Amino acid sequence: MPASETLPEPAPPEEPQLSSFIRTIPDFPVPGIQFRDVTTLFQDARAFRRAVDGLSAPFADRGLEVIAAMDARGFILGGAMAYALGLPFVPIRKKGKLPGTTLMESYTLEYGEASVEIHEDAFAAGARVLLIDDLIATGGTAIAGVRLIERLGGELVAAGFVVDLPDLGGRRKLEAMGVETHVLMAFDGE
Ligand SMILES: O=P(O)(O)OC[C@H]1O[C@H](OP(=O)(O)OP(=O)(O)O)[C@H](O)[C@@H]1O
Ligand SMILES: Nc1ncnc2[nH]cnc12
Repeated sequence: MPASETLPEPAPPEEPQLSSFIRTIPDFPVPGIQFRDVTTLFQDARAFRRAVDGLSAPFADRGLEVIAAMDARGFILGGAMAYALGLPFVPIRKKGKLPGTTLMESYTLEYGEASVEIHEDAFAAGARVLLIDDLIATGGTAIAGVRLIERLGGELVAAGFVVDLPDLGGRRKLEAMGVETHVLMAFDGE
């Protein structure tokens, strides 16, 4: 072989399925719940990057102006996406945490009730907003987020989640409301 010729790059090792990074914990936080834990995905740098890139990919040319995300695990993904896409980040926080004037929505979820808030000046009316959370189950949390964005006059472009639990029907509810919904993986059996 001439000195200038180089050997082909070895094929990169196959990446494991992203879903293999999600840990399932039975009976948390209450008996009967199969808790799908995304922290084990965040702990792996490549899996975390794949999740952030996978959630961002459909929106390259969609004219997004704001990333809004749900307290608390949605912040980890939404913050990374806002940084990567060069967009402002808006937190939708659990009640009582935001210091400014807020709008509030209350909802029920698989294991309790909660209220979330957004700053009333989080973005200008008409802003094109993407809503992000780690997981959609009953949809209560995401629908509360959608309502807050709409009450502020935002134009909701879509909602994105790493995990969908289809048996709990949240994604169907969001789509029935006309919300374009993206998920990276689904787990049956909830
Ligand atoms: O579709 P739903 O039935 O509303 O459930 C989904 C929500 O539940 C989890 O958050 P949780 O309320 O446990 O709060 P945390 O992120 O503060 O732990 C999850 O991170 C979603 O936000
Ligand atoms: N089963 C579940 N696992 C993780 N987060 C959740 N949020 C609501 N239900 C959940």
